[in-house]
Amino acid sequence: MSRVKIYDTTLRDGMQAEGVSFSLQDKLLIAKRLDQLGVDYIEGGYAASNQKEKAFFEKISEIKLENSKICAFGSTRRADVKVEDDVSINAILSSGASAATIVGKCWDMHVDQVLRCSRQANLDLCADSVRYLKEKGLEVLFDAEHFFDGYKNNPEYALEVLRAAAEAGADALVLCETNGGCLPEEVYEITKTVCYDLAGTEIGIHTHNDSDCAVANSLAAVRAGAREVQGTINGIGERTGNANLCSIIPNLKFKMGHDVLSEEKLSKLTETSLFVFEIANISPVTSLPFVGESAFAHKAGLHVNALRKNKATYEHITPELVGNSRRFLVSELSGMSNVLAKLEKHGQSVDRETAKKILNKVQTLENEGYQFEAADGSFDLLIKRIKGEYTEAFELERFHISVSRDSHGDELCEATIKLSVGGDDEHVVSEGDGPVNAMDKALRKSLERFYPQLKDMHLIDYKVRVVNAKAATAAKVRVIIESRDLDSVWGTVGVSENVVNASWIALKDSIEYKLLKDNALKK
Ligand SMILES: CC(=O)SCCNC(=O)CCNC(=O)[C@H](O)C(C)(C)COP(=O)(O)OP(=O)(O)OC[C@H]1O[C@@H](n2cnc3c(N)ncnc32)[C@H](O)[C@@H]1OP(=O)(O)O
Ligand SMILES: CC(=O)C(=O)O
Repeated sequence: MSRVKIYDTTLRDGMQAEGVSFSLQDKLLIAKRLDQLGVDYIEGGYAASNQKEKAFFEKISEIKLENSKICAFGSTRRADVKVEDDVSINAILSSGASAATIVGKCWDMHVDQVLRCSRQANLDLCADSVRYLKEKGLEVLFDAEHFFDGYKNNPEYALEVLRAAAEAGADALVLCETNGGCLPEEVYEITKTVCYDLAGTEIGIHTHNDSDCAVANSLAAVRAGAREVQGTINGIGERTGNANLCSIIPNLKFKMGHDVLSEEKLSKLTETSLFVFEIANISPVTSLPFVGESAFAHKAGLHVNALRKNKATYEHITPELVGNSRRFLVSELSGMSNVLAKLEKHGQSVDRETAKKILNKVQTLENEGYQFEAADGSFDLLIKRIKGEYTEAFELERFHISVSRDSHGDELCEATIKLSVGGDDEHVVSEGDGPVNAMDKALRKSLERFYPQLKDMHLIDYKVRVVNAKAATAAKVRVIIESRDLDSVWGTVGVSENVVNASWIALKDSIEYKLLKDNALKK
């Protein structure tokens, strides 16, 4: 089982993704998470780029990392500048990082047209830059930019660049699939040739996802002998992104048998993925392999039936290995097994007759436009209601919403709610930023006297979908609300021809569910 080092570039290449900009604090938080995950290297940023990158290296040097080494990134020296005077090289040295990653040109077309220097001059500047940083005591990784395209165009020159870096003392040569256009067979063959030609020097791989092959290309390179893999959490990066470490790491470990992170560390993978999505302000991609919310979500009746007999029937690995969990979805595609499996997961059991009633109810409601996949809260309430185990938390007498706009464009949304809890009446009015917000505020205000724990709860997402668009004005809307409190997140759903009514149904369920789960319902 050979060791493969994991090199994370979320803080450098990940920052090159459209729409992503980490603050200094974000970068420090992510670096700490990556260290806890146990990656071997954390590329902190392009040292010469801006003050934030500079500050990152200062601050991170004050933090003791347990597992990872910080790398400062930069380019080889400029063609017309001496290495000791080069801004990029000096920024790496000033960063205080003990490892440097420098990107150098391997594609003759880039040397001719971008650097606009002679090919010999490029070989010299690559060698000078590596040698100088080595003399200063740094570990040096040479990122061979466009190596594969360069090799395809002029193999001898691309290899000459690698040899120049290796002879100057580079600790690793990282073959970069910069434009992301290669296929796994090409990456395999070319990496194999390099591993043979430069035997004795560590070879790494860095791929981009423009052909949707970044993960496959990284694995192909490892199969051909690469022993260091660069990538980012969730695959964020320039253009279509970088190779996704959340897929590469478990594939290396569980499918290819390499020594990467320990099993205990790998179980932090899903939480690390969610953390990076959160900090990057990107909605989590639920379909991501291994770490996505849907990665182990089972919907089809036949699948769930088989899974209850043996998990391997529809799962390639056990979800807990990567810190994820299995979910059973209940929908119009369900059989009875979905209902039974979901209940078992929630520690509940019902007889087959009740399961049949639940399934029939779910199918009827889904025909009307409901969807319970993202609405676990509403699903749990539905079960309790069918089993007759549920007392509603309050009785609504009436609500009224008004929205007005004056000649200056100023808007006012107001909600009035009249309800009773155990015979005790409450009548309140609240303003809000919109009708749903006003309704939410009024509902809480009227209930907090009876249920103080509602203060801990808030809405985190609100989605509206038209569910039968063909019915023109009679179309229904489905509202899904996501709510959270101090220790959990839950979804609820409402459907109506009227968006305010649909919101009310979802909102009411979100509050009922909070009280149900806290066992706080007034009898
Ligand atoms: C493949 C990759 O993703 S590598 C990482 C790329 N990341 C980034 O570019 C993000 C950070 N970059 C920056 O902040 C800025 O581009 C800086 C500070 C690095 C440079 O800014 P500027 O000095 O204004 O230069 P600018 O970005 O316009 O152009 C880059 C220069 O570097 C040169 N260059 C490009 N690659 C290399 C290389 N490997 N070695 C030496 N010089 C290089 C280019 O030829 C160009 O020089 P020119 O102005 O003589 O044409
Ligand atoms: C270095 C790098 O990010 C690349 O070549 O894609």
